[in-house]
Amino acid sequence: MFIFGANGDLTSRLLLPALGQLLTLEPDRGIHLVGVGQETGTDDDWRKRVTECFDDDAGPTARRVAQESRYLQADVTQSDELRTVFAAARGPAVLYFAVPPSIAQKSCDAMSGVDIPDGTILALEKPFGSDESSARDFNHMLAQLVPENQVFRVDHFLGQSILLDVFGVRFANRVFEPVWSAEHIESVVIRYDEPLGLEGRAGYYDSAGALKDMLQSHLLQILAVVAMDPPATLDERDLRDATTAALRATHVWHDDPVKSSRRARYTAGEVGGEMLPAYVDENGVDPARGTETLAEATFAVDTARWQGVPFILRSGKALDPAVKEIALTFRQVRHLPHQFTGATSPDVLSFRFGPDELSLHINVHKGTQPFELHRSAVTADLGEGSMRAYVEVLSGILDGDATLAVRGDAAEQCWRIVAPIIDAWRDGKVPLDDYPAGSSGPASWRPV
Ligand SMILES: O=C1O[C@H](COP(=O)(O)O)[C@@H](O)[C@H](O)[C@H]1O
Repeated sequence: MFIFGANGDLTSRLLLPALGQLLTLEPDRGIHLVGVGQETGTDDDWRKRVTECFDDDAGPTARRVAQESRYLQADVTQSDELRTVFAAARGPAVLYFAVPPSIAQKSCDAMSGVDIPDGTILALEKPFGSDESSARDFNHMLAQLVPENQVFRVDHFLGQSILLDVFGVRFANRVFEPVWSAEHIESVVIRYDEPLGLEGRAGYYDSAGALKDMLQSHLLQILAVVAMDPPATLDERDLRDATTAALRATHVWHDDPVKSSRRARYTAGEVGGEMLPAYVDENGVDPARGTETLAEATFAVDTARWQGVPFILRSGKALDPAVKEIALTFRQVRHLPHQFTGATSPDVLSFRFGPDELSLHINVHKGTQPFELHRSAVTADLGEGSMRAYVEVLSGILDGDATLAVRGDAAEQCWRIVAPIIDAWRDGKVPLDDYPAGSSGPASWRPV
C-alpha cells in the first residue's frame, strides 16, 4: 500500500492509526507499506512516524509493518516517478491518494502513459470533482486506467459503525422492515452538527463550505442507505445499484432551492469552554467568499416508497449541542381512543453517531391515571466510536471489496442533486444568516 501524501494531516490523523488498528485486529494480513511524498525523508523517519501513529497497544503485525515500511520521495504527478512507484510494488498495489483533489487528478492523468500492473487499486478521497460534469470527466479518465470496482471513492461515513447498524436494524427486524416507507414514516432528518470549528483547515474548507463538505458527500450517502429499496443481497453490485437508484430519484424538495435550503456562518463565541473567533477572522479565510459553516436542505426521493416524505439534511461547525443522528419520525397512529390523556408525539427512531446509540422514542403509560401517556425512550448503547470508520474503509480497500465505496455514477448524482442549491446560493437568492459559535444555530431558524 502506497500512501501518496505521506506527510499530510490525513495520513497521520486517520489513515495510519486506522491501519494500526486493522493490523492489530486482523494480524494475518500481509501488507507492505510505503509512504510517498514530495519532501525529502528517510525510511527511519517515516518508520518512526508510522509507529507513533499506531496505538501503544498495536499488535506484533502492526509493529512489524511499521518497521519494514519504506519512504519514497516522488512527485506523483509525473509519469516517470509513478513508474518508480510501481517498480517498488511487491504485488498488486493500492495507491491511496491522501493528497488534495487537484493533485490526485493530475496524478491519475499522468498515469495514463504508464503501464499499470493488474489488480492496482486507486483509493481517492473527497471531493470527487467539483460538479457533475467534472466528476463525469474524472470518472471517464479513471475508467481508462482500472476497472470501476478497483476505484475506491472513499466516504468514511459508509464505514461508520452506526450506519452499518442501519442496515441491520432496517433489514433484519420484522418490526422495522415493513414500516420503512412513506406509509408509516413522515420525515427523515440526517443531521451532523459538530462543536469543532475550522481546526486550521481553511485552505480546504473555505472553498468548500458545509454544503459541499458534508451534505453533497457524506449525508447524501446516508440518505441513499436509508432510502434505497431493499437489495437482494448486500454484495457490491446489488447494494451500489440500490443506493445509486435512490440517489437518481433524489432532488431538491419541490425543486425549489430557495425555499428548501438555508445557510449560515458562525460569529465569535464559546464552544466547550473555549473561545472561537468568528469564522471570517479565522486564519486563511477570505470573507468575500461568503462560505457557509452551516447548511441545511430538504430533499425528495421520488419513489413509490418515499413519495411526499421530506429528507432534511443538515450539518455545521461550532455548534452546541453536538447532534449527530439519523432520525426517522413515524406518522401518528390512525386512531387514538379519546380516553388517553397526556401529550402524544410521533414515534421517532434515532441512530446516533459515536458513541453509537439507537433509540426508539415512544408513548407509554406511566402516570397515575389508567390511560395517561408519557414519553419514553428505549435505548440501546451500541458502543463503537467513529475511529472505526477508517478501519472499515481500509479493510474494504485491502480486500478489494468496493461495497462501501462510492460508485462513479453515484458521485455524479450527488453533484447533480445539490447543483440547484449551489446556483441559488451563488446568485445570492438565499440569505447567509449568522449564529454565535457555541449556539445551536441562527435564532431565527425553526428547529428541524
Ligand atoms: O469528512 C469530514 O468529516 C468530518 C466529520 O466526520 P468525523 O468522522 O470526523 O466525525 C468533518 O468534521 C469534516 O469537516 C469533513 O471534511
